[in-house]
Amino acid sequence: MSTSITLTRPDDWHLHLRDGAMLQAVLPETARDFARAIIMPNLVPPVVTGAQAAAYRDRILAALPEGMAFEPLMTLYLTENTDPEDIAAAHASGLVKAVKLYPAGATTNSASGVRDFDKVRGVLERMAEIGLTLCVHGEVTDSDIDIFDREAVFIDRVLDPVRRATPGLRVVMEHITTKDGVDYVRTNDRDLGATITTHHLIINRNHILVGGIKPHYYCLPVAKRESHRLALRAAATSGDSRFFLGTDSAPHTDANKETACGCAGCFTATNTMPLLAHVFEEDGALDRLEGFASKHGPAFYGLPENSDTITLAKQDEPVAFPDKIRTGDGPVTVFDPGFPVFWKVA
Ligand SMILES: NC(=O)N[C@@H](CC(=O)O)C(=O)O
Ligand SMILES: [Zn+2]
Ligand SMILES: [Zn+2]
Repeated sequence: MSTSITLTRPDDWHLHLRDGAMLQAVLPETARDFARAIIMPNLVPPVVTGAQAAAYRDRILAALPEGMAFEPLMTLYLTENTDPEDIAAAHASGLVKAVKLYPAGATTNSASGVRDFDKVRGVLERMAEIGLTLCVHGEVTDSDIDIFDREAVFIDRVLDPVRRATPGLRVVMEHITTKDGVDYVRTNDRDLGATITTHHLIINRNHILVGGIKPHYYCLPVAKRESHRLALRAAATSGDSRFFLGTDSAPHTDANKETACGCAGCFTATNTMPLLAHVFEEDGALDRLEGFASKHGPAFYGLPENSDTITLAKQDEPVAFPDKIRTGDGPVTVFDPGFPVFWKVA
């Protein structure tokens, strides 16, 4: 028996492409299946100004193999010194589609992020005026807050107050990992959406910790207990247009993952669409995959849907995905869902 589904070509609304040799190696993994992606600005140093975003965009396009099409949707990294006028100009020129808020110290390369939210009030107000989206890494960083509670506490202490103080600000809660995140999005009908990653639909915290520590399942926000994973599954497969795909595919070399202090990030660019077909089929929602991966994101960002399609075909035998991709910086392990997958992109 063989089944296949054809979807509007998907986009990835949260992606790390890095730079240099890593960019060169990981870009084709995304461009093969996806037309566009929101490109995260957490390089070293971060992409803070419009000029830096334009230069990064050029490096991405230069790394794209001949014959592949891909449109990077650029973002700026919000700092306490960000100039509202630079952001407005980068948005007006069409270069920048979002601004990314990292609480200082929350995740990979977030040291230049925001400590004092009052210092970015002017920028956020300007963004609300011009309709520029704020993408948020939603975790508090206080050492007294348990890492598994950091998303829920962020919603109460930071996100909700910021949104109330800045009416009209469009916000995407990036890579939500909790039922609290799902519920917060559902209680707000305008100006708020959330991305959900592929891996958070598949793993819970047991996958990271039971039977030996699995560094390739460690990412931030860290996967939570099973009830939260089920809430994410329900949201992603519900057809609710406030939830859309942001893989957060975040390559780190094996040397940087498999070490005493391993980097956070799962690399899912290579097999995301087959994994999502598996997940949506399992939940009886294959007909809703197109909304999640190809339609809700463009609608939120006010961009057209892609005009071409991809086809996912179910095979009789499990599909063998590469377990690693080679990069100039060393191997990067591809996310292993831990179960056989029968779908592949035709
Ligand atoms: N998600 C991760 O675990 N890591 C991301 C940063 C981020 O998205 O928070 C990275 O850049 O490696
Ligand atoms: Zn993040
Ligand atoms: Zn990310």
